[in-house]
Amino acid sequence: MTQALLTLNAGSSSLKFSLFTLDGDNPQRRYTGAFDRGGAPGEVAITSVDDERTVLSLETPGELASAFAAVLDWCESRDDFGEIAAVGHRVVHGGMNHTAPVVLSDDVIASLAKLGPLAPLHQPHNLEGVAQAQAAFPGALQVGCFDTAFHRTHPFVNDTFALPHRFYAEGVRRYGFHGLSYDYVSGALDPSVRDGRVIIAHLGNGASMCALKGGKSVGSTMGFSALDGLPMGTRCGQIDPGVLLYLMQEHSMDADAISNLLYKESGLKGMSCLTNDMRVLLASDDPRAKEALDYFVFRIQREIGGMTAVLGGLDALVFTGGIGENAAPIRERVCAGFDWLGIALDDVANTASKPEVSASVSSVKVLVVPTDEEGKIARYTADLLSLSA
Ligand SMILES: Nc1ncnc2c1ncn2[C@@H]1O[C@H](COP(=O)(O)OP(=O)(O)O)[C@@H](O)[C@H]1O
Ligand SMILES: CC(=O)OP(=O)(O)O
Ligand SMILES: [Mg+2]
Repeated sequence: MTQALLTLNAGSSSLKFSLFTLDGDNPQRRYTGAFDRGGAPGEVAITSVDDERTVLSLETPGELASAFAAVLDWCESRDDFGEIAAVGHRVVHGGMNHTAPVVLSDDVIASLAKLGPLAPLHQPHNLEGVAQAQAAFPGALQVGCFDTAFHRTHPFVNDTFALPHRFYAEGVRRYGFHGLSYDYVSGALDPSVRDGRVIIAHLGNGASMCALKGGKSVGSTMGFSALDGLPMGTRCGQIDPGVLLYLMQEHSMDADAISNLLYKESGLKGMSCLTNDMRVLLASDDPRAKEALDYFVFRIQREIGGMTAVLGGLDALVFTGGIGENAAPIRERVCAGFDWLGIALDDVANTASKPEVSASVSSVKVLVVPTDEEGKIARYTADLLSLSA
């Protein structure tokens, strides 16, 4: 029987997985599944390429560890695909040294665990997935694919903070994240677009933007951690470090309390006092929901302005991620601020979330590209599997 390959992508609020069979070196997708803590916290929903649906119940609703266990049990129970030869994991933080996917040896895993405090909403979950997959499939190759790797082409000025040099040497740098998404989306662009000056906005529960020149990342709104840049579902995005000093001095908040505030209680949820779900915020007439959306759009526009300056102009603006792909009103509001740059949307195409949403007169192409981090992970994992054979 053909071999199979599993990909696990644990984000801040969800687990997405895909199951592929290997046709030679080529992964063919057979199943996709998702657990969404905010949507249906007690289940993993699975869909086959033939549109058969299965729902798995979690032993502990809301817990990613339980979602991993349900997915791995389901894989073990199936007899319609061959042995799992490899598991490809999204690992959010690869630190200074990982510029490409790697086989996850015990030493590599131990070094990645040390990066946990830099991505507390992701790295521990990612490594939990690795541990469970090793236990379930001890003979399978475990591969780590990093969000940070795509950004290692940043020039120094986009990689550094203005701190004493010793901190840069120690690794206090702007790493950038969502790299698997940028890698996939930039690869899906027509070469005539990809070779130009491009901004990709990955707007999901976590949100960031990437400036690309000739298909390479030259800047990212996320930095040392996945907190910086745009406001997100529950994360604050850019903040004056003076606010952190104030919270410590005036509110006696320690590192754990500040971390909880900035990662889990801020962003769209904190500002709206309502939810981090964009669908609910767009439908709400609550003034705080409106303020949260105003701020979200404003920060995206500021970053587009800054990145356009760094790129020396703009040829294409690409939206991806759950919000970028689906929320037409957000795309419309973002683009409305850029008449001066020659951006013009085609309203009908935008409302329908077509692949190209700019009008023919627009001097900047505006595109919607659904991301596929799992497809990218599968490709890299299959490559390392064939090298190891
Ligand atoms: N049809 C839609 N309209 C507006 N927002 C949407 C729609 N579908 C999903 N979203 C938003 O996408 C976000 C989740 O994005 P996603 O990329 O799946 O998240 P994650 O960062 O967990 O991978 C949520 O804010 C959700 O409300
Ligand atoms: C890095 C990050 O924020 O990822 P996600 O959007 O999947 O939470
Ligand atoms: Mg995601």
